Amino acid sequence: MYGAPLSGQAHKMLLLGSGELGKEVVLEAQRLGVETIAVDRYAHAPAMQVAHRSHVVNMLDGEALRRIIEQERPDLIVPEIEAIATPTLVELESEGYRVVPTANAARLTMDREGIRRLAAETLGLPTAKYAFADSLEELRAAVAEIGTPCVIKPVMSSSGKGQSVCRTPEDIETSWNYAMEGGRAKRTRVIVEEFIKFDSEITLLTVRSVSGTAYCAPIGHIQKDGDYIESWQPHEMSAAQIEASQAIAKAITDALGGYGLYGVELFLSTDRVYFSEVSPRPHDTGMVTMATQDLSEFALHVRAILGYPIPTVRLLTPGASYTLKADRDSTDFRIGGIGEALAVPNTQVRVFGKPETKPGRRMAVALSSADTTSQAREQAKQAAEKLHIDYTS
Ligand SMILES: Nc1ncnc2c1ncn2[C@@H]1O[C@H](COP(=O)(O)OP(=O)(O)OP(=O)(O)O)[C@@H](O)[C@H]1O
Ligand SMILES: NCC(=O)N[C@@H]1O[C@H](COP(=O)([O-])[O-])[C@@H](O)[C@H]1O
Ligand SMILES: [Mg+2]
Repeated sequence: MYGAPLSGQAHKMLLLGSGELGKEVVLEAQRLGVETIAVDRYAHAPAMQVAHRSHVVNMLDGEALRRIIEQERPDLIVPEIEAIATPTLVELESEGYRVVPTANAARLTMDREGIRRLAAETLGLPTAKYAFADSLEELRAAVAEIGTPCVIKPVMSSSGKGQSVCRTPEDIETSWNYAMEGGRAKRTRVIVEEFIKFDSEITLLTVRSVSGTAYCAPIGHIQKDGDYIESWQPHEMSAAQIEASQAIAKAITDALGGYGLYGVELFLSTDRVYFSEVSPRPHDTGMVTMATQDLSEFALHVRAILGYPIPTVRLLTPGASYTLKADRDSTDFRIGGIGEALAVPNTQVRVFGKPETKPGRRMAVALSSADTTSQAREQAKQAAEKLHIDYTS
């Protein structure tokens, strides 16, 4: 039970991170009458444009983060990105604030080391072989141990930033320098992972709520330079692959706990399922659920964290998503081709409203449904290819 937004009895949700995923979370929360506050490192972020109010703050600065939270006194703190001062979230939780799904889940997943050690060493889940390094010298030793090709990533980064494939020992220095530029926080640690030659990769959206744990139909996706460009649902899998995937998802989400939607990333080969990583929040590849499910991943997250039941999750139709990315820096641009994209049957477009383009920055997505995933993929791609960014400067 709660009062109207902006009244003394409102239920207040504060988002830490206000990108395209947070924007949809805010919209879903508002459908249930929740007051929403969006926070990010820059002004006019997508979720800020739809929230009741917003704050611009460096979320890696624990003191600054605490000030905003103590000022707002939200009922729910909802991390939307990894790069947050998570030790402060752990403290706030111990003082009685509710962090979604738990402060510990946010702390462990902000850092690839935390989540990888939990998955592989504590839970014994199958993962690529891995090692960590804090300097170029240590990286050389780690690559020698793991072998080439391998994947090198900053321990704190997302959407493929700072990530590269190291094919021969000659690549090590380039990979190191790239990781140093791409990490979100000023930390030098990197993870070296065995390169898995998977047949396909999926996100298994897994929602923990008062109704128990439920799984969405698997989402297949294609990544380029460590970032997603295309996803579809359902991804065709054998019964054994589904069973193994759900078992991994159950183990990792039970260990992280709380209520909310998780995106469990898995690599599939004919005879193995590998755990890759997990987001304790809606996943970018899961935007497809806005076209395929009765409750999107955003609606599921909001229901779960508000403590409401989720009796069923229904896939209504096969569908696909395809992203529009910028290719240079600009604050003076227009997005066109929306009409042409919407002329593709059974297609929707989400324009995120980000105020600035950057090379590789995701600016919009096309969503399509169809009788088959392959048809939906064709439509979404066709629609996304109609979209274009025209730069004035
Ligand atoms: N060990 C690996 N072997 C083969 N491919 C990999 C490996 N690790 C990562 N990749 C590829 O790179 C993609 C991005 O990697 P990962 O999910 O670790 O990065 P990320 O920066 O956390 O991305 P996001 O935040 O978008 O989930 C994976 O989805 C996969 O396609
Ligand atoms: N893979 C994680 C992911 O997709 N996160 C989404 O991207 C935003 C950051 O975008 P930006 O880097 O363009 O500001 C985040 O706020 C979140 O919505
Ligand atoms: Mg990932």
